[in-house]
Amino acid sequence: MFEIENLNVSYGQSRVIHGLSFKANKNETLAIMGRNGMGKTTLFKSLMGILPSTSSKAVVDGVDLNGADSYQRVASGLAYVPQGRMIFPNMTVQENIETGLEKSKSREIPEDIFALFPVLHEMRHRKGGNLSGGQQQQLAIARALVTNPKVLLLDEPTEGIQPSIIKDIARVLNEIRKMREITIIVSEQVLSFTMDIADRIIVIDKGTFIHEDLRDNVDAAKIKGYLSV
Ligand SMILES: Nc1ncnc2c1ncn2[C@@H]1O[C@H](COP(=O)(O)OP(=O)(O)OP(=O)(O)O)[C@@H](O)[C@H]1O
Repeated sequence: MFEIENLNVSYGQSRVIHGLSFKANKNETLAIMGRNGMGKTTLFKSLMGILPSTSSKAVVDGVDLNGADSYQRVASGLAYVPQGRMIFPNMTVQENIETGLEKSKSREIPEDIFALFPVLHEMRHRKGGNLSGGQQQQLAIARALVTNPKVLLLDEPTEGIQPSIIKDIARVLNEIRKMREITIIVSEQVLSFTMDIADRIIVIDKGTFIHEDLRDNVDAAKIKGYLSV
């Protein structure tokens, strides 16, 4: 269980995240949807301790994250796939994945990683920069998963990825949840993608949550309205 209460984030004097609260359960996928500039990246970076924030509660599986640095948050079970993937283009696929192990106890890439991403096994000796956008996204997810997270945060994983490959990313995320029973929180603008993976959809607007639906009774027209400029 991941629980955040009254989270605030500012850039200098300018507050961008306004008192957000949410809970996400084990084995639940939550999508946070919003237009460009609404605060999704700021939210995720603050959850990972990359940006300073204040909150009255930040707990993962009973462990209090308040004031914790990024590495402590990773050790407590958070993992992050940043927007734009941020893989290391001059390192091989295998080396990229191993960078995820730096702060973990194990030095070995868990076996289920290559079962989830056979293409990464095939390409393990290639440079990350030579992979397609979809393959780089898989690599960024694999790198995040090697720490055995309880909560996986993905910032706009479909950005810049072609529609046929978006389906593959959705399949992989559903498989990860089935295999590992973790919490997945994804920020997105593509509703067809979140409908394939999410149990619940929350809409963020100017750093505030303005709408929430369970997937099974999503008001698609309303959400699309919020997402259009
Ligand atoms: N380093 C920064 N300094 C000041 N303001 C920032 C900074 N980074 C982002 N902002 C502002 O914070 C707000 C939220 O931006 P953020 O990048 O979190 O939105 P987003 O929903 O992730 O959008 P996108 O999809 O474009 O990444 C925007 O108004 C943005 O201009």
